Amino acid sequence: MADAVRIAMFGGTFNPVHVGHLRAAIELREQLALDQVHMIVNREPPHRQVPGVSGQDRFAMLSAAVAPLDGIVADARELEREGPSYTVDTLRSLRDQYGADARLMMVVGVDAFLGLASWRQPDVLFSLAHIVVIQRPGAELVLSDEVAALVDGRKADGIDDLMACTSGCYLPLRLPTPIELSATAIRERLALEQDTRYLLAPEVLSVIAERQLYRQQ
Ligand SMILES: Nc1ncnc2c1ncn2[C@@H]1O[C@H](COP(=O)(O)OP(=O)(O)OP(=O)(O)O)[C@@H](O)[C@H]1O
Ligand SMILES: O=C(O)c1ccc[n+]([C@@H]2O[C@H](COP(=O)([O-])O)[C@@H](O)[C@H]2O)c1
Repeated sequence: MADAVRIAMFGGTFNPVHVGHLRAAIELREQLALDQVHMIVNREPPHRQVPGVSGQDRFAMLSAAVAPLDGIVADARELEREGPSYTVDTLRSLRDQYGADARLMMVVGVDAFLGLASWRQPDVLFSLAHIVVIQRPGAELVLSDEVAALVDGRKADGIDDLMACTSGCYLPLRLPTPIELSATAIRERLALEQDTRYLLAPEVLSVIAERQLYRQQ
C-alpha cells in the first residue's frame, strides 16, 4: 500500500507573512516529509481585532511569497467563509478533502498554542488532526492547567510515532533555524518607513509597494 498523504495546515493572520513564517513552513515540510503545507490566511481572526489590512491583501502577499516554494500553497478557504475563521471548521474541510487515511497536522507556534483552551471546540481539533507546536524564540512552552489537560496522554514519541496514526497526538518540534521575528515588529518598521528587506520576501515587498499597504493616513 502506498504511504498515506501527509498534510499540514499552518494558519495565521499573516499581517504580513514574514521570513519567520516562511522558513518555518519550509523546514516543517522537510522535517515531517510533508506532501503539502497549506498556509491559510484567516478572514476574521477569532481571538483578536480585525486586522487593518484586508484578507485579500494579506492573501496576495502570502501567494506571492510561496509561489516559488515547492509543496507550500497559499490557501484561501477561510476567506471564502462568513464569520470568524475557526480552525475546527478549516480542519474539517481539509479532512474532507484528503480523506480519513491522511496524516493531517495543525501547526502552530508556541505563543498561539498556549491559548488553545480558549479556541472553539479544542477537544474536537484532536479528532481531526495532530497538533505540531513549533518553537519560537522568546516564547516558552509552559502549559496552563487547561492546555495540559487537553494534551494529557497525547504526546507523540517523535515523528515516526506521530505518523503512525491519522490524528490525535501532540508534538513539540524544534526547527533547525528559529527566527525571532513578529508581524508586529514588521508593521512598526513599515509605519516608521524603515527598511524591511531580508525580513520580508522580495515578492511581499513588491505587493506592499504595488498595493500601497501599511501607509500612514
Ligand atoms: N518567527 C516565528 N517563528 C515561528 N512561528 C511563528 C513565527 N511568527 C509567527 N509564528 C507562528 O505563525 C502563526 C501565525 O502567526 P501570525 O500571523 O500571528 O504572526 P505573528 O508574527 O505572531 O503576528 P503578530 O505580531 O501580528 O501577532 C502562529 O502559529 C505563530 O505562532
Ligand atoms: O479556532 C479558534 O478558535 C482559533 C482561536 C485563535 C487562533 N486560531 C487560529 O490560530 C492561528 C494562529 O493565529 P494568529 O492570530 O497567531 O495568526 C490562525 O490560523 C488562527 O485563525 C483559531
